[in-house]
Amino acid sequence: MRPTGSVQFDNSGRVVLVTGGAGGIGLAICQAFAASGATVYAVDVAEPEGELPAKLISGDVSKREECRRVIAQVVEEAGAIDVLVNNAAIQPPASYKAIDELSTETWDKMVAINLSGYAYMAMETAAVMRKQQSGVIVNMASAQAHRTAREVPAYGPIKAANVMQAKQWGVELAREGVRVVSVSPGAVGTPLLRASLAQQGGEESLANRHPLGRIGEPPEIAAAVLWLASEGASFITATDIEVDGGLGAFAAFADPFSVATLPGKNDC
Ligand SMILES: NC(=O)C1=CN([C@@H]2O[C@H](COP(=O)(O)OP(=O)(O)OC[C@H]3O[C@@H](n4cnc5c(N)ncnc54)[C@H](O)[C@@H]3O)[C@@H](O)[C@H]2O)C=CC1
Ligand SMILES: O=C(O)c1cccc(O)c1O
Repeated sequence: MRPTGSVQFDNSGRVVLVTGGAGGIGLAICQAFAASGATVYAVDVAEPEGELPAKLISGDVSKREECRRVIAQVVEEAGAIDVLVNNAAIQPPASYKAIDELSTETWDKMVAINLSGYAYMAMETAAVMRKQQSGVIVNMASAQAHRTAREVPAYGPIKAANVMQAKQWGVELAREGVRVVSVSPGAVGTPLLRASLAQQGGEESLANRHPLGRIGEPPEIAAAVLWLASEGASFITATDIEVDGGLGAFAAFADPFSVATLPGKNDC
């Protein structure tokens, strides 16, 4: 059976907005919130990859005016925004380069979507949440925010900035009833990951680098987001939660280019 990270939450009456909600981890987050009773909106540049139990608003988070339009539409229709999940990000094959080979275009595009996109959505949403005196913002970061990987000169540093955004905004909004956290997944089976499997040494090698011996499933990341957005996490703000199958605890001592150093896999 595929792991689901399944837990019961009650999100009835809550309004949730997920960027990049049409596919991958974002789609799983939409599905989990909807299954627990929330009214869910997804913002995406693409059409849904699977059944989307959310209202899709077409929009590009790298454009401030589009973020403003999206937030205005959700508030107009649903009357509130209880949870924002900043999740839309790209990791194009052209970003797997040595730092001196990375193009200006790739760098600028990743900053625009992966960094400015999170900021614009938070800028627009924080105003709504401040008025409500309640809300939760979750930034989808990455295990690569915390430690290096091979040839990710833009993705990793920008992911680290997503973690710091959550810390900074979480402290600033703490007395406004608004919590802000980041989540740092290990490798998760999504279109984004599949597009970079060749650059990452293939799925088996990637799975073996996680102490649990496999990559994660999108619902397992969604489960962490639902918990962080719940009252069960009411004392958690301005921090990061790693949901990574043990990758972060293990990688520092491993040879990142070999599976031979894994526990139980070493002949010595
Ligand atoms: N898949 C993985 O192994 C990991 C993913 N993450 C992070 O999780 C998040 C989701 O990643 P995946 O689901 O794997 O990616 P994905 O590529 O499967 O899905 C991303 C979604 O964002 C949308 N999107 C892209 N640019 C957009 C824009 N400008 N405006 C609005 N929507 C846009 C895409 O159309 C797509 O539906 C990202 O922040 C990624 O960095 C973090 C750690 C591991
Ligand atoms: O894409 C990622 O963020 C990622 C995170 C941890 C491990 C990986 O292999 C990844 O591709």
